[in-house]
Amino acid sequence: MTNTKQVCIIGVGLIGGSIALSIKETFPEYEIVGIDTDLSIIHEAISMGVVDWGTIDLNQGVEKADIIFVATPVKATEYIIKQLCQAQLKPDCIVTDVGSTKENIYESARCFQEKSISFIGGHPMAGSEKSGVKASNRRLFENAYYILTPSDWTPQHAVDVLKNVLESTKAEIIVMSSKVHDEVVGAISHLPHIVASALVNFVREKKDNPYYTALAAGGFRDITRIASASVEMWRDIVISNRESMLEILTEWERHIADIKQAIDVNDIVQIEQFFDTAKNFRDDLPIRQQSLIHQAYQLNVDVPDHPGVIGNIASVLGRNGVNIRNIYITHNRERGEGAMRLTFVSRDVQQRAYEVLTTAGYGVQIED
Ligand SMILES: NC(=O)C1=CN([C@@H]2O[C@H](COP(=O)(O)OP(=O)(O)OC[C@H]3O[C@@H](n4cnc5c(N)ncnc54)[C@H](O)[C@@H]3O)[C@@H](O)[C@H]2O)C=CC1
Ligand SMILES: O=C(O)C(=O)Cc1ccc(O)cc1
Repeated sequence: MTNTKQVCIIGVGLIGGSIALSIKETFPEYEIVGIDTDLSIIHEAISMGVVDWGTIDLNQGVEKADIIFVATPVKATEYIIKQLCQAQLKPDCIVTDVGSTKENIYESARCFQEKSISFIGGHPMAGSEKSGVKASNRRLFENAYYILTPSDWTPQHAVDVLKNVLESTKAEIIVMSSKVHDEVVGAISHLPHIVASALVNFVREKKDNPYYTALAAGGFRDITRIASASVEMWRDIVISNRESMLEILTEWERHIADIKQAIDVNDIVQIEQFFDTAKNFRDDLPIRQQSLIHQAYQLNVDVPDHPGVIGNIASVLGRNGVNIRNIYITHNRERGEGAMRLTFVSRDVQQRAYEVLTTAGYGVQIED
């Protein structure tokens, strides 16, 4: 990796910013250029050290780039790729993207073929419900899969150059076709987003009865976290992955219809089989070590229902030099005790917090 010197990020948000930070850490000599439609985002990215400089002028930003990452919502990515086909790029420039769908982007990138510009589709399989450059993190992709879908006119050495740069993300790089990508990711990522949002909308319709909102604050909140993600991003994803999503949703309807039918006719065997099949498969899913930013060292603390308890827990930890990374109320009971989930940066801090809180008389459980 000797001749890649300038990396251009179009769309300096959560994913573009995180890739820029990973690359900068491993290759500090590289110049990182940011392009966005919003100048204040460029200024923010420069002040955070995410990019060296930036512009809102696409042509100016890409003219000296060795690698271009398009990191915008997928409909904008299609449009930008078409603009890049008309732009003046270096002859050996590699263009890649980070979009959650791949077939649509591959189609719009065909125009690179006649210009002999290498195009390699990409999709880091990690992220969050947050967006924007402020949320970017150099460790976001650690231990995650990073899927590449190279176009058939792209030479292998260009794929190797990109892989080399992406090693800075510490993700595991895998190659597949864009068609397979859209089918698989449609099922394991896009469908869950639709289901999470449908669940939230379902409960929202019942919000006139305050019990729904109150009781939805616990486990329901956890399983619907992803429904808080960017609306623009998910609108574009389901529009772009239309074919796969229609097939997947038809299959999904069959699963719902089957369990509905079993409940209707009181088919205990089928109901049991439904849960048993899911449990066995879920329990056997491989566990991938998460990146440090996703790793949570947690304690559940029983919170007696009297005033000042939450403040007291925070201050007893603070007095003992224990930093809390996150506080989350896990049960919102009407009466009696609630529970609080505390997150810490490391196993050591978690252990220290456990000692401090049990000594102070709180009921504490370690979450593994
Ligand atoms: N958020 C996530 O967890 C993941 C997202 N992705 C994909 O990454 C892409 C980016 O997502 P995020 O970083 O989350 O979004 P984001 O909203 O954090 O960042 C997108 C950035 O693109 C800029 N932008 C929008 N249109 C533009 C245009 N025409 N020209 C230049 N800049 C433009 C926005 O101003 C913003 O700064 C999407 O295609 C998404 O499907 C992939 C993996 C995970
Ligand atoms: O927040 C989460 O858990 C996500 O699912 C993030 C995510 C969003 C979109 C992707 O294409 C890949 C990962």
